[in-house]
Amino acid sequence: MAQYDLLLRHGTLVTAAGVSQADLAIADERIVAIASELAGSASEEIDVSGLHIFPGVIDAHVHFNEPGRTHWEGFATGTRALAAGGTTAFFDMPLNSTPPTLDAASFRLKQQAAQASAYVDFALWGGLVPGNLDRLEELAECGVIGLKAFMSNSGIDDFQAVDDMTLYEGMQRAAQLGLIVAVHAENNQITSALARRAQEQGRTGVRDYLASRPVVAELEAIERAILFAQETGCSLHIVHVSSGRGVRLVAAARARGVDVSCETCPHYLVLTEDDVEALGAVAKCAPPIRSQMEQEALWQHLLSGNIPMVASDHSPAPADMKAGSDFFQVWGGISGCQSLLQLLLTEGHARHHLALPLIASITAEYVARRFHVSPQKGRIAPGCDADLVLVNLQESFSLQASDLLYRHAHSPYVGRKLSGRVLRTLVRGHTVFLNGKIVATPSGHLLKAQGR
Ligand SMILES: NC(=O)N[C@H]1NC(=O)NC1=O
Ligand SMILES: [Zn+2]
Ligand SMILES: [Zn+2]
Repeated sequence: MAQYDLLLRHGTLVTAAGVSQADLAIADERIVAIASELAGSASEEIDVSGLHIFPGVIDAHVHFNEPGRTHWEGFATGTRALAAGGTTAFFDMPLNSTPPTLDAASFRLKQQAAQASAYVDFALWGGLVPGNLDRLEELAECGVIGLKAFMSNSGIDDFQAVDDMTLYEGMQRAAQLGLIVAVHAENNQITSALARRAQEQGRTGVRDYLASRPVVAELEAIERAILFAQETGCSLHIVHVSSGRGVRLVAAARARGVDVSCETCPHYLVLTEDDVEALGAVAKCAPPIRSQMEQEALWQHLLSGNIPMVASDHSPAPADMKAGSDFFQVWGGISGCQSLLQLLLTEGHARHHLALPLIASITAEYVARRFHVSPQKGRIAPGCDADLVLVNLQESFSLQASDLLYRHAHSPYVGRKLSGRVLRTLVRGHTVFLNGKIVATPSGHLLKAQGR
């Protein structure tokens, strides 16, 4: 008779392929059996009738800022929030930590920090900046998930934007090394000049900031990055696309054979310019939140599959950096990593008829595949890591600042009614979050990109 560690009985399993009722058994950190009535016994057996079991979310885009800016976030606080939101793995961006992840030595420092404190599994992005072309090979050897470049000012002095030559040559090298390049795509000349002009004229309000980063700046940068990727044969990922036309450029390039993908973020799907005006600094980001029309275009692209994944771009800062009357001076970055799945369930599933299997793909399965994480990640199937999130879709609640487990408990979603309560989050079979509390010790594993 089979002996399991954990048996989840009568759950509703959500995979990219569909929704089904089944028992699910876990042993040695893996899913080992899925069937309608599993025989056997387990150390722990739970009846999860009425609950949905999703693959644990893989958030491909967060800034946890450790080492060096742990007072902004840190792996312990950041990953507690992830677990509470149903996220079981994340990819940490190379900037906002000090040092930024630009070579093997800084990779090791960050790896050690994450291994000591992360409650969920992680991968690390390396940076592509002017001057580190000769470090890309060692970053590849370390196992970075990809290389991240900024095409506009990053807001962080020790992480410079790429010039065209660095991006072009970086992509050539990345192609040789089998690494994907991700870009923050905004035209630096347009955004910098418009920002400078507005500030010189003392126009420093919310609308002035939004107007300083027009959609055309995003479109131009996306096109340029796609052209370089096409010429170099490099795999390309456009992070946080904020406009429908930006997604269309990516979809068109993919259709003609360019290896390019994109993500959007919950804030572009849920907030509009009017919300930024009402909420203020807590909703400041770059590219900025757009119009209602743009938001609807993003939903249509998400529903049609043109946007294959969603990531949080959690970019936190202490409260005093999110205050002040000059909107250009306020930190640009939204804290939202805890709410990713619940926003997709609320605004996506309930309001836009986003199918649950598509949510499983957008948040987990596609992400693991696109970034060549282990085939054991991102899926609910025998042999896969037991990275799971149990959700009660019937339950809704109003998000309170006191619910937030990351370091600085601000969010543009406080007060918003969210449906789908995360009851339990398992990382490789270990329950990390249960009924509102973190119940484990940090034991996150490093994930590496596995050959392209
Ligand atoms: N440095 C940093 O985190 N920047 C991020 N914040 C934001 O709003 N957009 C970004 O790229
Ligand atoms: Zn960015
Ligand atoms: Zn970011």
